[in-house]
Amino acid sequence: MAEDKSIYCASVTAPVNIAVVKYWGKRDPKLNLPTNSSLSVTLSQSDLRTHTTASCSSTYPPPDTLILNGQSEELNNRTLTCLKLLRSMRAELESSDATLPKLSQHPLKVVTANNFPTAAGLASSAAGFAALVYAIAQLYQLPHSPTELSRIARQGSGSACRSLFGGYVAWEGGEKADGSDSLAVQVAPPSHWPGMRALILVVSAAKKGVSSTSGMQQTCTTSALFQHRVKDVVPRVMGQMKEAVEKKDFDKFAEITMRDSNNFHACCLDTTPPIFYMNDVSRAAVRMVEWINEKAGRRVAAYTFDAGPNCVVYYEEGSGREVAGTFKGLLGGAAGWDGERGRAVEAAEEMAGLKEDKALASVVETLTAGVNRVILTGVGEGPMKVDEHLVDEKGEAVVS
Ligand SMILES: Nc1ncnc2c1ncn2[C@@H]1O[C@H](COP(=O)(O)OP(=O)(O)OP(=O)(O)O)[C@@H](O)[C@H]1O
Ligand SMILES: C[C@@](O)(CCOP(=O)(O)OP(=O)(O)O)CC(=O)O
Repeated sequence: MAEDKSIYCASVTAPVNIAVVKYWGKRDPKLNLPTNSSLSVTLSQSDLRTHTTASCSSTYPPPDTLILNGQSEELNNRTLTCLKLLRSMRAELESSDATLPKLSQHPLKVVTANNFPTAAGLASSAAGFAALVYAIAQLYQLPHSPTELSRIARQGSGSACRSLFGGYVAWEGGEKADGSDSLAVQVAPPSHWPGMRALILVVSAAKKGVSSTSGMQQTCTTSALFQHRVKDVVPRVMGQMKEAVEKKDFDKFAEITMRDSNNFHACCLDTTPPIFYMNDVSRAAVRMVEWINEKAGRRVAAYTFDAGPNCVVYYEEGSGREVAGTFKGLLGGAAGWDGERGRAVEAAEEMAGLKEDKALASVVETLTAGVNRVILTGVGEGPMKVDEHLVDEKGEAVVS
């Protein structure tokens, strides 16, 4: 039989997710099993997305390759693990159906691009690994569900397992030593609570100092406060957060989100040596959100911070004027308001009364000087298959 020289390709886009109950800590670093469950909101791919093409062909020279944002990347152990697991799933299909092309034997070429800064605390690893796993699963025509694929994405980057779903997503930490029960599940689709919005205040788009992977290990081994988080705090709030999502109870959602972010950053501070992800600008954003909630007389906004200084503010569409409007009134000069979502936000002049609030003068000054870009987005769908390939018919990477 003639050798199959076809170029096989599948392309997908995958979303970022931002946790409201944070994953921090590994009970098994090798299998990337977490010390606690977590819960996140998947953000819309209209605004933030990874686009990935997985391709394979007998004509590609080995080994497997990855091109990220136009640059050739060395395949790290996490990526190699994902490729190995997916390839063995394909090999199993091929062994049960002899008519299938032997794609598992071809070198893989993965070409990917993020439309936002990489490794800057904007969850690029989450979108990146979800896209990689989903794209290869499409290429290999694997029949596995997103939950089954989440087991693989988790081994690329823990938070990536949650990006295999849209809407409101839990990563159930599981208890088994082999990790078979450490999986992502959808708590609710985006359509359940479609009015959820997120305003990201980009404080720094630079690469961060302490990576999540090493930071969480330091916390695990040195912080006593962290033991309390894992044993008492997270198990309690996971149930409460699921209930808040089910009931679309923004007040409860906001309370838990802010408390959990603070508890996570307190654990970082309790680490030896201490880890500081939030900075003065982040703290000014916290003060601003507190101010907005106080003025509104209820919680209309919730801040949360990952392993970096950027602030994500969740709010409901109906509170857009009070929340996004107030920030636009203050930060109108920052980049990012010119998109469709940003133009629709009306700067809330009356809230600008805060400019006369002397106690807040330094908060306003720090924020306006420190936030150079905003991203407006909302809850969105999980990974999707797309027709636009980043590899051409000759198997060459297309640089966009
Ligand atoms: N599109 C992608 N495809 C494959 N891997 C990616 C992709 N984007 C990012 N990554 C991987 O993720 C790494 C960045 O992860 P890191 O955790 O340092 O930052 P982050 O995910 O942007 O921030 P955080 O996890 O704190 O939100 C990159 O160095 C790369 O290895
Ligand atoms: C603060 C977080 O964003 C931490 C994310 O950690 P990663 O998923 O990046 O860690 P690794 O599993 O080591 O790749 C909280 C969260 O997303 O839940």
